[in-house]
Amino acid sequence: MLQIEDVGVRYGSTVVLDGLSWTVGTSGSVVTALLGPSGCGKSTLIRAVAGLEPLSHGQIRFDGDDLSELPAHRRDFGVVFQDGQLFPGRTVASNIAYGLRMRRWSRAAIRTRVAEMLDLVRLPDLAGRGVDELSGGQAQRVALARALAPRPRLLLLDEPLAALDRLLRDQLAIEIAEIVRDAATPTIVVTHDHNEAALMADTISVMREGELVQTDVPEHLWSSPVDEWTARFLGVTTVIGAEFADGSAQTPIGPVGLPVPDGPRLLGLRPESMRAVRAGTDGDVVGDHIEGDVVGVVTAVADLPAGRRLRVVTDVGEVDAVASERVVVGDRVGLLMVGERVAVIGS
Ligand SMILES: Nc1ncnc2c1ncn2[C@@H]1O[C@H](COP(=O)(O)OP(=O)(O)OP(=O)(O)O)[C@@H](O)[C@H]1O
Repeated sequence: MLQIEDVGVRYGSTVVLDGLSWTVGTSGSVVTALLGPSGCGKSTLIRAVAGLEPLSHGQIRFDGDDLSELPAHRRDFGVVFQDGQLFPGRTVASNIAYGLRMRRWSRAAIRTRVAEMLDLVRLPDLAGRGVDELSGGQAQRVALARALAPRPRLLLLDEPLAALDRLLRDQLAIEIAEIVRDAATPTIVVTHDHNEAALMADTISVMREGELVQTDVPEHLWSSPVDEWTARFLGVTTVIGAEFADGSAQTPIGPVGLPVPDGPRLLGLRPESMRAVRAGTDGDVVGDHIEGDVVGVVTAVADLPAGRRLRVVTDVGEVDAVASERVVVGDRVGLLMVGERVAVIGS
């Protein structure tokens, strides 16, 4: 278990982290994502954990050991950066063997471990390939194999997929998570992409301007972001107030039912929180119309792989929504709120 207590890191006079505390690896969590926007200090924190940035104050412990005096190479942590940083001009096997040679493993043990690692990262036939001849995805898998080979007690992945194209990123995100779970290696992955965090991690910590604002399982993070900034960072596009009584509320954009205590709540809407249904010419919504629904005019339509997304102007402002029917710009639609896709902020 990694315990970070009251840690500070600065670059010259620029304070990036100040009094940050974080515990990673409790309650059986194997992969933890550190999620935050560019420049919030994620890499700085990971580099401090790895021993690559000095602390101005505070303490980092792993399984009770104080790491303060331990240089990076003696922490037994594996690190993979965005661009893998493989040693050029060498083979895949030579790269994977690097940490093992440093630790003076025997030749036979190195050979066995390299083969195991190549199987683990699903590149069994590439031992002799020069690393300069690898695709981006292959190179990142070799970097992962190199980091895992010496059996690190913690693996730190800093934006390991950022240099890859979208399709490969999603595939490799799932694969890497499987690989580190197979290896049972506690892992922290840094990312600014909440989908990537959800594909890989069982726990997500959200960082904003050098502070951790929420640590949660993905499902709860999406449904109950701690504040409006976090909600918007996690994909909420509209925030509305609602007064709940007996599990339901009448909001400016229609009624909603949610299992929340009575009283005022802030609700966060993502496009999938609102379902648009075509309205008749007289304004009535065709189909499963619910009294009190809001009607609006479609101002933009995008057919995304996950479904049709709309922007709708209503009397109470612009709202994003999804639709299964064919609609075009200028159509009138009714909006139905999908309770289970609505976030309750700060609950
Ligand atoms: N070596 C450095 N010297 C001075 N300032 C730095 C240095 N490295 C980072 N910073 C600054 O520290 C802040 C945090 O940077 P950091 O790289 O940790 O953020 P990040 O969340 O990892 O961002 P990104 O996702 O863009 O990599 C930024 O304002 C950055 O400009």
